[in-house]
Amino acid sequence: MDSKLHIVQLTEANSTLGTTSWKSTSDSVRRALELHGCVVVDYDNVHAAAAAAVEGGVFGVLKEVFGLPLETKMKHKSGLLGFGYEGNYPEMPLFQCFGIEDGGTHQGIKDFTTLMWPHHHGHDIFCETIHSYSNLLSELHNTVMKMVVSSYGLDDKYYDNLVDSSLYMTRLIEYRPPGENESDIGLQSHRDKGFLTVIGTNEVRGLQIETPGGEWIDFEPSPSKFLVLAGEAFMAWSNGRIYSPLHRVVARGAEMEIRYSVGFFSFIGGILQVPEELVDNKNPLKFKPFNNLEFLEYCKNGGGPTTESAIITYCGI
Ligand SMILES: O=C(O)CCC(=O)C(=O)O
Ligand SMILES: [Fe+2]
Repeated sequence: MDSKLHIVQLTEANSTLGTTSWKSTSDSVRRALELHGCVVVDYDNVHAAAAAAVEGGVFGVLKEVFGLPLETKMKHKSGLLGFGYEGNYPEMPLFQCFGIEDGGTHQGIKDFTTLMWPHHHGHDIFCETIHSYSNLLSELHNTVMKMVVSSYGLDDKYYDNLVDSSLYMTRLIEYRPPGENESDIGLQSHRDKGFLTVIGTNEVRGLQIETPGGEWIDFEPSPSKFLVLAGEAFMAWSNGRIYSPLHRVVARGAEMEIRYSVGFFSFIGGILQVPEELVDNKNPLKFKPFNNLEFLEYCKNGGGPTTESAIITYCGI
């Protein structure tokens, strides 16, 4: 097994539908998601410059929001698993996060900042910085989704339907370094329960992804590199072609700095079913139609195994 994550360079040219390099780029993104369930995207200079411009600011403003008093942070609530404020878990004390619904939109971030900084009617620098970074992640999310649909030879309407029915979450995460005698677990190993996740981080290592063969591989952070991960809903939609990997965050011995990450997550609303083009005699239907948000609720209530694919228990045939 290849012990490196698959890296794809995305440029303006190869990530635009209809260009000569679109097909080969889409195929390599799709292949990486089938083999590893993830792909590292290295954005070209144009995007990297945009990323770098906001990157310096992003992780600075994150420090501010996580530094707010606990009672302020706890005002951010949601009934959905992983949305809302989370932290102070005895089994992973280093971790805290805010899951912001519609965090790719200006309004979503604006509402969040108004809640966190009510006396200042929000926090404009925070709002603009997080919104532009989230936008970058969302653009990348849509490009990858379009590439996979296209690489399977499916009509664009599948992409349009997925995008139109998606519920999006931007998750801001902080991992502080462990104290003496404290566990080094930042985030316990899990598979994402949505469709597709895009993660950007500061330059502190710690994110690891497990290959289907059971080997843990480090994601090497850099301002122009983003990790795209397939969730279990994507695996089911693709009739099991796309893999959804276990991943975790471990505070590594030498890295005693705070690790920040921003994740952009999609969940599909309504009923999700395998496109009929992905089912034939050689590939019989493996998943019943399902509701991604009900699957999330099922996982929240402890349903399904944690290391095996919960989606197989939930709606596998
Ligand atoms: O912080 C990271 O890099 C990973 C976060 C993650 O896996 C998640 O929030 O589901
Ligand atoms: Fe995850």
